[in-house]
Parts: sequence; structure tokens; C-alpha cells
Amino acid sequence: MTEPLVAFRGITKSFGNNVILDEIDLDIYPGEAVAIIGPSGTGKSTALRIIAGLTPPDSGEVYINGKKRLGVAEDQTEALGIGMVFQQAALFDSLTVGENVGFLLYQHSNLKPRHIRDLVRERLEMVGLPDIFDRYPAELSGGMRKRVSFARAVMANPERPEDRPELLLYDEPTAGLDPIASTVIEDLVRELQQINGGSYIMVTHQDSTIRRTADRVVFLYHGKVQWQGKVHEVDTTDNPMVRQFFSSSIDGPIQVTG
Ligand SMILES: Nc1ncnc2c1ncn2[C@@H]1O[C@H](COP(=O)(O)OP(=O)(O)OP(=O)(O)O)[C@@H](O)[C@H]1O
Repeated sequence: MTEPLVAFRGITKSFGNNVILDEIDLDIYPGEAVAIIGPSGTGKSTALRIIAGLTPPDSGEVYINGKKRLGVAEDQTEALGIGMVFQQAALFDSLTVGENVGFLLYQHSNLKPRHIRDLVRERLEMVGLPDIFDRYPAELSGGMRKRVSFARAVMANPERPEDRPELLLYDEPTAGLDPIASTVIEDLVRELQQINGGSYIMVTHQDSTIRRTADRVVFLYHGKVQWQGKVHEVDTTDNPMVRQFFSSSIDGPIQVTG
């Protein structure tokens, strides 16, 4: 049987008296596209941060490619590259869009500026913003800035293909985008997977993003994985939480808070 890329065994995480993740078991396999969904505050971002090795769990074990992780990711060299695409990736205001997207390559590669410029232009075209290389972030709308952040987050160094992450973690990359801009990002997520052949985990609230980017869906609520299944099964499952979530109903087992 294939070894999972990431396995959670009995992962528990609390903040103060709030148990956010309560003995969670979860497996992510090579090549999978998984959406972690659930109501606000159920620990989806926390789960991503634990997978990324940014936050240690209180108890339980995380296995990366079958190897137990001790502490956080920085403490050890991992056999698996994990990249994170944050919801609010801040851009440098004093740099142009092109300099932002190419930032890591300008700083840490031996590529010629002209080559970096071409790579940046390619990425900007991919996110549907071909003509903004020389603009500044302050001149862009929030949605445009987000697409620029996305382009920067998925910028790879062609000199070092081995650095390309095997697992990408997306934390609400389409939140706040209009439907068309969301589609651009959703297509890009899939396109990148086809190019890189990697796996990803998507945290999102958006119906279109779940349907267009996930093969498998994991539903978190009250500290537990309440349901998991193929993406098309979200429409046929009898699970009352999944049904309530996708029908946007306030009546059901999920309590609306806040
Ligand atoms: N560093 C922290 N310190 C204290 N509480 C935290 C911390 N990080 C998260 N929390 C709390 O843990 C809970 C889960 O947060 P998390 O961001 O993982 O949820 P989420 O499911 O991603 O929510 P959303 O869908 O709203 O983004 C929330 O109640 C949050 O306030």
C-alpha cells in the first residue's frame, strides 16, 4: 500500500480551554487534492499549520513520508518539501509587482534579471494580470493584490527543481475574490498540480473552490473529522453536517456562533 505523505495520529491541539483538534487521524496520499472544510473556527488553518510544521500539536504524532516528526519542521530536515500559500500574503509596498513576484529569485538565485523578468511575466499572465509588472501594490485592488501574492507564492526557481514542494498548502486562496478571479486561481491550482505532479491541501469556504479543486473532502467540526469522501459525494451524503453546510442552512447540528 502507498505510504501517506502526511499522517496525523491522534493529533490534539488546544488554545486555552478550547480543544480545537481532538485526537484527529488523517492521511494525505501522494498526488491527492484534498479540501479541508468546516465552519469558521473549527481548526482548519491550525491543521494546516501543524502539517507545515509551524505549530506543534499538544499530543499525537505527525508522520511525514512515514517518518515521525519531532517538534516543528525547522528542527529537522524533512524528506518532503511543503509550501504554504497564505490567505493574506503581504506584498512589499516599496517594490513593484514584478519585483515582488520575483523577490526570491532576485535575492537567492543566479538567474539573470532578464530571465527572472520573463518568469515573472509568465506567472502574472497565469493569474490573469499580464500588464502590471511595473505597477505598485497600492495601485491595485484587493483581489488583484491577492492574485499577485499567489503568483509570488508559486514562483519556482528553474535552477533548483528539487526545491519544488511536493505538497502545497492553500489557506483560503480565493477568499474575497469575485467569481471570475476565483476561477482563475482555481484553474491555476489544478494547472500547477498537473505541471508539478504534486499534492495539495486546500482550506476554503467557497463552494466553487471546493468543487473545482478537490478530489477528496475532509469535514472538520467540534475537533473531529466528521465526514470524509469524494467531492461529488458532498451532494449525496446523508451526513447532516455536510448537508447543512452545503445548503447554507442555519437549522441543523452546526451551531452558528459569533
Ligand atoms: N495562536 C492562537 N492562539 C489562540 N487561539 C488561536 C490561535 N490560533 C487559532 N486560535 C483559535 O483556534 C480556533 C481555530 O482557529 P483556526 O484559524 O484554525 O480555524 P479555521 O477553521 O481555520 O477558521 P476560519 O474558517 O474562520 O478561518 C479559533 O477559535 C481561533 O481563535
